[in-house]
Amino acid sequence: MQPLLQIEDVYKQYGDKQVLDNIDLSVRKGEFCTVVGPSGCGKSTLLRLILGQEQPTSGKVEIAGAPALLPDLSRGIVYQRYSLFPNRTVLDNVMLGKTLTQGQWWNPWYRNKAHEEEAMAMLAQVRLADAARKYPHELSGGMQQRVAIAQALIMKPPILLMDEPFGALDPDTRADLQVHLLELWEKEQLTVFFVTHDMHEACLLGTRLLVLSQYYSDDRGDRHFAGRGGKIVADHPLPKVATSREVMHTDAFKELIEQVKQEGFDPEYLQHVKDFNLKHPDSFQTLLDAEYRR
Ligand SMILES: Nc1ncnc2c1ncn2[C@@H]1O[C@H](COP(=O)(O)OP(=O)(O)OP(=O)(O)O)[C@@H](O)[C@H]1O
Repeated sequence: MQPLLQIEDVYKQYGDKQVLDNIDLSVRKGEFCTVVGPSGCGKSTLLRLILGQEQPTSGKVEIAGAPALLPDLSRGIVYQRYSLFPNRTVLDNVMLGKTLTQGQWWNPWYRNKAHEEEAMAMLAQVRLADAARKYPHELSGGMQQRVAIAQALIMKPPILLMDEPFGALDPDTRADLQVHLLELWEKEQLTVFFVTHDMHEACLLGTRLLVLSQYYSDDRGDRHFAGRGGKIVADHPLPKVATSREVMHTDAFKELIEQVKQEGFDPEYLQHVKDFNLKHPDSFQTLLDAEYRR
């Protein structure tokens, strides 16, 4: 089966600064990829490349075999906040993507019964049917994020990108939305690419945990990581047994978090590029000669 997302030999530089360094990734339909890594390792940059908002300096990013040249309906995105229009009702916000594809974005009176029904069904999915006529400022942060998820999902994107979507929420709301997202993922068979700073969240939600880091060694230069771009230093398949948070209390879960902290976040623990912890069956690496040698 062709991968839904294929990233090969991707480098990204801003001026002199190398941000991503030879990223290889193959993602199949239905995977829930979570991405963690130290600040500045390039998580959001990688997300923007997948979205097609930016292009790699070299290498390729493909969605179902086609280059990701621009954002389009094959990817939906949910940000940490600010994705809702304050002057539109919740219902209108959820319908917005449909309205835009009809070229009616300029028309506040535009109504399409079928879209409205779809949006109401989507709001019911995120348990917000009662809030359809409210405006974003009348909702809590958690409710606003559920509207943002509904807004993205109504377009049925083959890939849902999420950039720290629960980062601004209080712990209880966050826990509630984590379980809710897992339920939606299971029910709608979503393919998700989820960036987070929270390792517990990453290990809980993902079927696959990617650790992106600038802390590694290779044979370019002197084993110092300073100035290096982020690489996928670990790729863990994760078992998904239930849509609940019970798993977080197991020893295996706690051990995984300790392992990820070491392999991705500890500058003293420099894995060699050849020894990256790439356990996922779809993981692969295209190493340059200088990176390959030991
Ligand atoms: N448009 C840009 N122009 C120049 N440098 C950029 C640009 N976007 C990102 N960078 C730099 O690239 C590096 C990676 O940024 P990015 O936001 O992708 O990292 P991140 O892993 O998401 O960080 P954080 O965890 O802090 O959100 C940073 O050093 C950042 O300053």
